[in-house]
Amino acid sequence: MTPLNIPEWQSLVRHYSDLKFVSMREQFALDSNRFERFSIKSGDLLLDYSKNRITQETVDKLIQLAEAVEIQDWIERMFKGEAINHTEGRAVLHTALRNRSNTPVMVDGKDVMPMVNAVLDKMRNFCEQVHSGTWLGFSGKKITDIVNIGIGGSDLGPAMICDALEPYGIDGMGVHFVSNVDGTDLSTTLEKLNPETTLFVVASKTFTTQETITNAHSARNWFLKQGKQEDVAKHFVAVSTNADEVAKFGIDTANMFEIWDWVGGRYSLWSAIGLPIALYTGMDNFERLLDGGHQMDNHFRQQPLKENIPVIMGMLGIWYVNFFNSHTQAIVPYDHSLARFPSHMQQLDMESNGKFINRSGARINYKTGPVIWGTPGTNGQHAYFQLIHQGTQLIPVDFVLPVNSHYPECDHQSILLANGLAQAEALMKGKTAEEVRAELVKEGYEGKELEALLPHKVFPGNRPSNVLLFPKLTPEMLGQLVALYEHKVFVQGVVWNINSFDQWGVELGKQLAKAIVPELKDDAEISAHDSSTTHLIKLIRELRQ
Ligand SMILES: O=P(O)(O)OC[C@H]1O[C@H](O)[C@H](O)[C@@H](O)[C@@H]1O
Repeated sequence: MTPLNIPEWQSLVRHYSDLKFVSMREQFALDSNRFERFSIKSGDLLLDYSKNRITQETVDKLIQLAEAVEIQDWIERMFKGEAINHTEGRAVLHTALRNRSNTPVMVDGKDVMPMVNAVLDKMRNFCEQVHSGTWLGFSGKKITDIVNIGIGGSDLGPAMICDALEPYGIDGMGVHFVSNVDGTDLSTTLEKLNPETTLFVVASKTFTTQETITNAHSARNWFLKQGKQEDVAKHFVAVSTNADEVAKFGIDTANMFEIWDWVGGRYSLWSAIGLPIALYTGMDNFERLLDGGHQMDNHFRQQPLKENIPVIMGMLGIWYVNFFNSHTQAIVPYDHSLARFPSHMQQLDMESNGKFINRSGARINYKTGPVIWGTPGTNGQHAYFQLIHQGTQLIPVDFVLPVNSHYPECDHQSILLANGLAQAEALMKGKTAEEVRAELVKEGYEGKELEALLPHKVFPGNRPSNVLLFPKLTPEMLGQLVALYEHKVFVQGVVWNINSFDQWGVELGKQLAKAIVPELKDDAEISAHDSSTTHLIKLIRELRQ
């Protein structure tokens, strides 16, 4: 099935031709209710999507397309534990991890909720022991630092959440994330730490990931310079599906927190992969995060499509990627503590929807997932916003705006918020040649000088953005936000008819790296590579000290 043949898609193609030159500025002037018409609230979270290249007809047609691809059916199939990740034969149940209503969720005839709850209890118990000092390091000292060793989904999500929830951090507890196999990452982290008071969480769904296992071995060697072999159990715990590999590494499986194959790596922060979050901020805050995720799940499952935030955001993304031919999507949080939010979203979106094969295995002849990127505002404004305002590409932007800061004592928040709002306004409105001319005349320009400068100061405007506004970045709100983007990505995957839950595209590089590692040693035989790779291997051998 290609979506291009769906009548609702074709109707959007025609609608796009009618609409592509319509200006948002005019639309705002014509319709004083545009904000009310194109905004949705879910609890404390507001999506303002009025600054998009849409009319009511566009939204109606996008929703008709969502209906035509049976989005509501797909939503139910996911929540009910059907094996919709068909290339791996797995259910997709990150929603069960935050199913705070505790209703049964069946996988292969078995309710997974008792397992989910048992691991949550184990996490709570462990956190309480660490926080109260019942769990001590080998020399009898309290644990002061958690080092999470993991990569991809076993790193980005928990690292982003710990940064974002820094105001909720428990006094005297530090958290660190080591992901890169570049020894710099581990070494620069460990040089600040004391093995007597450091607890390592080795987080790997498969427990076979080269980078994580390499870092975990080196961390253990570092630990054993002071601790003894029998002390390892007090300083290393694991999060994994793979008890055999955990035991092989030397971690007592009693200190393993289980996850399951129906939790995708990039969707796993809600599982025991979130253990560093719970250790850093306390289990109550971790559960508040789950509550927020669950609220968004209920919204996604229950709200009509037109009032459904993930559906609307997902369909707007389709509108820009497939009709306006935009290649990227910026996510710009106006909250410094969300600095890693775009990176997590990058993995979530690009690993999910970066696919060129549809669910039936056929090659796709339309565009799928865009490049996701961004950094916190206001920094981005002084770097790449030039291109968003005046470049030749259409780049939709999501502005993520918490109204109140956790650091109100420094009165910066009004400036921060004003900048976020101003960027969205400027992108929408632009500045016409007439407006620029009037400004230049006022500034005393005239004649040739004025004419030469004028075109450079024009802003075309009509550039789309969403605003996500909420009172404060609490654990619940963060849970809502992350779940919102997860569901947005899912909606788009359904429309594109792809499996958003596998990631075969990461395998080839891993395979080839395994072959190259031994070849970097002097005198080792170099297998058949292309001449570029062979020469680079030889050169590395020569240059290596
Ligand atoms: O948790 P792990 O099994 O170590 O996997 C870590 C990461 O590596 C893989 O390459 C996948 O692309 C990611 O989705 C995953 O999160």
